[in-house]
Parts: sequence; C-alpha cells; structure tokens
Amino acid sequence: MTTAAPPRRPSSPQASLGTARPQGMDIVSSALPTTTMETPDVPTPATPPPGRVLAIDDDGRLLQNFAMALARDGHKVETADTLADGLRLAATWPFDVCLLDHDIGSDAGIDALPRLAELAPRMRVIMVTANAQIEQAVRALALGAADYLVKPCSPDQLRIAVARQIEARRLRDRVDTLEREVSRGTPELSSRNPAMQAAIDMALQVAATDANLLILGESGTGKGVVARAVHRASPRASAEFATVNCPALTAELLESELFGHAKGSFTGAVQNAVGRVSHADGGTLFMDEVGDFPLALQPKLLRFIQDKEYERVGDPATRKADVRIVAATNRDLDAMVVEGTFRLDLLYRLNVISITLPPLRERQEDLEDLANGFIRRYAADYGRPARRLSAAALSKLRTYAWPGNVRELQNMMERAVILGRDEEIAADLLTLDATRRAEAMPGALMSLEALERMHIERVLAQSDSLDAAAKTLGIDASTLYRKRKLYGF
Ligand SMILES: Nc1ncnc2c1ncn2[C@@H]1O[C@H](COP(=O)(O)OP(=O)(O)OP(=O)(O)O)[C@@H](O)[C@H]1O
Repeated sequence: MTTAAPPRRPSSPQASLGTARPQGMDIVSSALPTTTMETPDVPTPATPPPGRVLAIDDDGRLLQNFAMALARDGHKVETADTLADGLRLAATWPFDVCLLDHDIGSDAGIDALPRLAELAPRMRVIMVTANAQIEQAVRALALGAADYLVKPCSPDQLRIAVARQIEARRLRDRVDTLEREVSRGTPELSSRNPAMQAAIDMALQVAATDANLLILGESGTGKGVVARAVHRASPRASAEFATVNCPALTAELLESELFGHAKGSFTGAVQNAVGRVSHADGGTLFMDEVGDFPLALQPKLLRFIQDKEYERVGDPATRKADVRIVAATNRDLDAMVVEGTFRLDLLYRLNVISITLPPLRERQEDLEDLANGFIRRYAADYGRPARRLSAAALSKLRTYAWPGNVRELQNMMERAVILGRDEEIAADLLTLDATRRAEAMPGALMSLEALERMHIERVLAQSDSLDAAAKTLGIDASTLYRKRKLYGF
C-alpha cells in the first residue's frame, strides 16, 4: 500500500496533487503500512515502462494534474469525470492501471471494483481517496484493488505507485504467457535440416531488433510458430503478440479488426472497439497470409508501418502504436507486385528481412522428431499409451509428400495416438493419401530408405508371388521378407 506523505503546504499542482488532507488524516495515514500490500515483491522500476492509465475522478483539475504528472513517464492517460464514463472507457481500451476515486459525485468508486474486474480483468486498480480509513483500504483490497493512494499526494508518489502497478501487470502477463506456452507445449524450434535451421537462426537473430520480418513458406510449414518464437525472443516479449488473419475478413472488417472502430461507424458497430494494432502496442503484430491483404487497404497499412499512425474506422483522431510487424504468406508477393495486386512499397516495408521455411517433404530429417513430439503431446492430452513411432511407421511416413506439411503430420499423429493401443504407433494406423505419395510429386526429394520402400511396394504390387518380386528386385526372398516386416506391409 502506498500512502501519501503528510503535505507540506502544496504550493503548486506539481508539489502536491489533490485536495487538502482532511483533519485527522495524518493519524490515519501514519497508521497505514507504507508498502504495497498486494505485490510486496514488485520492484519499482528505475525507468518505468510506459503504460495506459485510466483516471476516474469527479475533480477535473485533479485529473489534469494526474495526466500531467504521468505524461512525464510517457504514460497514455485517459480521464473520466463520471463513473459511467470511466466504465465505458475501461470496456473499450486496454488499460494497465486505473486510478479510481473513492467518491465520484454520488457514486462510490469502491462499489465499481467488481464491475471493473469484469470489464478489464488484467487492469490494476489504485484506489485514490481523500478520506483514508484503514477499514476502507482493507475492503478495497479485498474487492480487488491493487493499491491505495491518499490525496493529496506528490507527483512522484503517484508516478511510483503507477510504475509499480505497470511493472506488476507486465510480470503477470509474462507469467500468463509462459504458463500458456508450457501448457500448450510450445514447439521447440530447432531442425536437423540445414535450410530450416538456417531460417530459424536468421529469425532469432532478427528477433533482437525491431526490423519487420516476412516469413515465406507453404501452408502448415510453421510460419506462425516461427513468428511466435521471434516475439518470445524479442525485447517485446512481455507485451502482446496479436494475430490478424487477413483472408478471413472482408476489407471493411479487416480495417476495423486492425485499427478498431467507433461506435455507429458501420452497421453492427454497437460500441467502440480497439484494433489489433492497439493490442499489440509495444509488442508484435503477426499478419498471417498478408498476400490476401486487400489492395484498397494497403495504403493505410503502409502509412501505419512508416509513421506508426492510424485512425480507427469512423473516428478521425490520429492514434499511435509501436508495433513490430511479422508477416507471413504462402503466395508469391513478387508476382503479385507484377500483377498489380500487391504494392511494391508495402512489400519493401514488410520484407526488411525475409526467410523461407522449406516444406516438410524437403526436411525429412525432422519427420521422426516432429512425429514423436506430437505423439508424446497427444498421449499426455488423451491419456493414451503411445510413446513413439514404430520403425515401419516411420518408413511409411517417409514415402509421403506432406502437402499439408507439419499441420498434416500433427493431425495424423493425433488420430494415431487416439486409436493406438500400444507404446509404438504401428504403420497400419497411418492412412496416407496414395495420390500424395512422394513419388507422385515431381522433383520431390526423399531419403534412400523411402525410395527403397516405395520401389519394393511397387514391385510387390506388380508381381504374382513373393519369389517373383524378390527375383525382380535382385534380392533373396528372406531379405524381402525382412524388408516387408520393417516397412510394415
Ligand atoms: N517445429 C514445429 N514443432 C511443433 N509443431 C509445429 C512446428 N511447426 C509447425 N507446427 C505445428 O503445425 C501447425 C501449423 O503450423 P503454423 O500454423 O505455424 O503453420 P503456417 O505455416 O503458419 O500455416 P498457414 O500458412 O496455414 O497459416 C501448428 O499446429 C503448429 O503448432
């Protein structure tokens, strides 16, 4: 809990913020502990990270003073002089901290704590009061307030209290992100394939910078996984990773999804909405399938990338957001530029650095690790006995061209784990689309083993007997028998 020091006659708003301390205040305030109760181990950062602050108070002058003091640390402050306005703002903007007055006109700020927690569960509320009572402080903390500030307080006290809560919020977000990643089993990003490993290395090297990154590759090769890894490895990791799925939306909805909209700006816009760029402020915006980004909207995206400025749909106010863009596509953007469906200047901005992820059929070295990783994950999820692929199952996977890449392998392993009854996944649990055999793919690269398997299968299919097949293959029947067992047919 942070309490204001007894005032030494405030001479200006900078010396002390808020109304004069009521009589008897010193006794109450000295009875209050002077450390933050809820987050005693949150340090006050030397340079407070800038955040978004909502101040709700019916005293307009005090709100101005709060905004001025907090602007010095780069915070973005929105103010509301009624509780209703404050609740509306809390519902539309992602605030880090709320300074909530105890008495806002005829409304009691403390009674709004549950509603604020509902509207903005991650926002940290500092109760501000001119009338500190220990019981009130305890009640506010019990209702979810993170701290308690007594007015008048000095600008420094306010700034420290806010900085501590922003730091606490960042730490909470970071813990949540890590927990989500652990529970989802975030993929280990490494590869036995030199081209894939080179792409990963370059992506992680770029992560430390703010350079925009373009990830190219077929669908399902892991572009989203790499984009997340770049965010996690970047100095922006504690802020949000927001995704915009470009093909999923019409141009109008995409603009609103990206930049937000004002209430009433189009049919269905029943309230203000913040866009992904605002959510990703300080973090990373992942633009999936950017090749499908509508031409008409491209100038707005270009301006945002260049100037970091944007407007919400139906609201002329210019806003800023500090966002690092990672874009991905499986389309040929150069060809689209020639066709006139993608702007060259936008392409230049997006692919400051670009990497290409090879398709799974060209990184057969990773099949076994990836498949066994999925088997372990799904076996744990579903409580099944499967632990690994059998040798025959692995050989079978190697004959396949994987048009759906890692996503297809993942789905196939999920099914096999659910159906499997043993620790090893048998080859017959894997149903491959015969037309998608690697041999059917012109120019497909594959291992010698996969080639051998396919060749033996083909010869067997065209022979009347095992002996005849062995003869055609130039091996004896017992060798053919062993190979059939190995390959699972
Ligand atoms: N290296 C990896 N380890 C584990 N899982 C992976 C890996 N790469 C991709 N995956 C999984 O494969 C699936 C597809 O990955 P992702 O969505 O990143 O591919 P994409 O290239 O972005 O696909 P699309 O272009 O269709 O959006 C996801 O479920 C992802 O978790």
